[in-house]
Amino acid sequence: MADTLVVDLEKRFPGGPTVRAALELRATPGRVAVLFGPSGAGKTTVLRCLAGLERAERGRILFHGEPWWDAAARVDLPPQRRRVGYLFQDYALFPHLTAEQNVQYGLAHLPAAERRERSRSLFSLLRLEGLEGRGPRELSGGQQQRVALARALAIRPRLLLLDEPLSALDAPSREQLRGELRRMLRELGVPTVVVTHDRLEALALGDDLVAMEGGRVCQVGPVADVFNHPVELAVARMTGIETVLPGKVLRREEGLATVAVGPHHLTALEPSLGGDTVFVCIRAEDVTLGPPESSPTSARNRLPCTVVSLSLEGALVRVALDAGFPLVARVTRFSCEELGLAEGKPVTATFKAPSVRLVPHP
Ligand SMILES: Nc1ncnc2c1ncn2[C@@H]1O[C@H](COP(=O)(O)OP(=O)(O)OP(=O)(O)O)[C@@H](O)[C@H]1O
Repeated sequence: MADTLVVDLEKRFPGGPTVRAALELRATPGRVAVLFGPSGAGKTTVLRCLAGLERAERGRILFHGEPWWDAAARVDLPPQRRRVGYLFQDYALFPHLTAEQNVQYGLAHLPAAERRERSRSLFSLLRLEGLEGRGPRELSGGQQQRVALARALAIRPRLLLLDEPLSALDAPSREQLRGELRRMLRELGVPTVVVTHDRLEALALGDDLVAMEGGRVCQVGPVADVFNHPVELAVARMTGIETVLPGKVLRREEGLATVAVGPHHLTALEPSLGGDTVFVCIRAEDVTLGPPESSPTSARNRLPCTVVSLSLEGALVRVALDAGFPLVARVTRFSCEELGLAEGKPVTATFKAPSVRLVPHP
């Protein structure tokens, strides 16, 4: 309770969708939770409710045991009493104010000397020295992002809320700043909730992940757990699992399940699922390719395939395969050349039982 952020809310948009979110997150210094999901999932609505910028109809929000909002008890702390730092998607810097004035904007209640001291230490922490007198238009995208972050931090927030913090940047800056933002968030020691629809950003920034779709929370857990063990089809898709196929569980024994997929029987770790109709999810990086085998083999999850297409992805190559069902592998350029992969060539695809994830077929 002491270190948690408890959210249980239902927000109805008149003539629109209803956003429902019930979750409990650890909100310890430097810990980052990511609200992740496609457009329209309800991520920003939850973030705005946390900030007190939006009100839901039913539910409550507790931060470190303190009620920030409780519809039944008629508790509704205004944003300034919640003391949250909010970073808007487009940074929303005041164009007529300098970087320093932007950072000091929420500090009017403090003596001038203290205002100056706070902004000075934030300019140094976020490596913005020398840019104090510049207007937002005289700053690069990355510098604007850091000024906006400094402004959100100037009030010494108890909770930091970042809405798509890197989306206003071009792709190369986004890539560079992803790691930098993660480092800054760790150093700042403020619990943070980040909204993103970007998979790499979720992986790079988050400790915990809240997977959302269509106004509901699908799964909550440590980032790696949610990416590796999606509990439903929507999460498998949004976490980018390349191969998702319908299958039928034929047998369960000794912790393993045998699943019929197309013409093959695959072996998966037995999940605690009730039904036999499942989706089989296989990540491309878990599929290993080797030369075709001359004689048929009975080894587990070793399938004769034909290469359908190859596409370059930086240092890696995405290989679309026909295994009697569509299967995707991702290999290094080196192994692609070594195996002489080309369209129409036969190969053997191998993957281990723990790489075959089963999620219930609704
Ligand atoms: N003021 C509003 N009036 C009516 N519907 C709204 C309003 N604000 C949001 N919605 C709807 O609520 C749903 C959730 O919106 P929200 O902005 O929270 O999604 P999101 O996951 O943040 O999406 P995005 O990544 O596109 O910003 C969407 O279907 C949206 O159209």
